[in-house]
Amino acid sequence: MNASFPTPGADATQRLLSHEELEAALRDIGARRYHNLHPFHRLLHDGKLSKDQVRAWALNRYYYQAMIPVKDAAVLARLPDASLRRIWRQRIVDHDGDHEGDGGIERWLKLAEGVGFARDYVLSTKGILSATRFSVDAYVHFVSERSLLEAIASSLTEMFSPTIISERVAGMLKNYDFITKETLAYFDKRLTQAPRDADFALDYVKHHATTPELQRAAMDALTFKCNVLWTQLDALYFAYVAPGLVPPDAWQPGEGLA
Ligand SMILES: O=C(O)c1cc(C(=O)O)c2c(n1)C(=O)C(=O)c1cc(C(=O)O)[nH]c1-2
Repeated sequence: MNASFPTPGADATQRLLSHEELEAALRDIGARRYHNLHPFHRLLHDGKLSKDQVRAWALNRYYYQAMIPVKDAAVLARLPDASLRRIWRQRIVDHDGDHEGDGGIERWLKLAEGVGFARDYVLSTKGILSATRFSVDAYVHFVSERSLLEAIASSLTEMFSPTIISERVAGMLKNYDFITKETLAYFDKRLTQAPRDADFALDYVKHHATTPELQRAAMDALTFKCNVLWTQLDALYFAYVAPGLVPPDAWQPGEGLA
């Protein structure tokens, strides 16, 4: 057990939880730690950010998008049978697409271009915050190094993403005149992809976390992942909202635009 990911309510691991109790415990982690609660997201959705601050979000989050299929390829490589791989490989297709110009990464590039960036600048990732890179890379390392159960459990933040995505799309369309439905097209597909992926992962976790210790490991993995998401927003807030200290070499407003 890794002591660096403590989860409140540790007494819940004294006995084996039923599937329903385990699901409730996992949802409770999201209710307390998911990134919908972060002040940066509140500002983003409520129309309180400047165009440059929205640009900083789009630019940094590109790295998360670009690394998700790398993360999923690491999980895929560890899955022991074809029936599981057949299901998991769909995640890679969703992000990489089946051909040039298709898939979630491409749709995120459209979002970044929609707020003014030059495509090549976004692709280069040279303007992203180090904290973005470190957090996302930590997620890739986590799924490569921890147990398969922990790797799959760490994707369970997707149980909570449809709510924040709906809120974000509605809020951004209403509050920013530079945001259009086309710019946010990335999120349309996530509303069906995320529940499908989360249902599979939740079912896997319920059936493979067969001891109190394994259930605790799954909960800790979800907590870790919430922290991966939260840390990225902390870094954005510090650099581009308050106190507004942009680290050397990170994107400065005006750079990388088309
Ligand atoms: O917009 C969001 O708030 C949000 C959150 C998450 C998440 O909870 O990890 C994902 C996504 N979006 C997303 O678009 C996505 O492709 C995705 C993949 C994963 C994952 O862990 O495998 N999470 C998420």
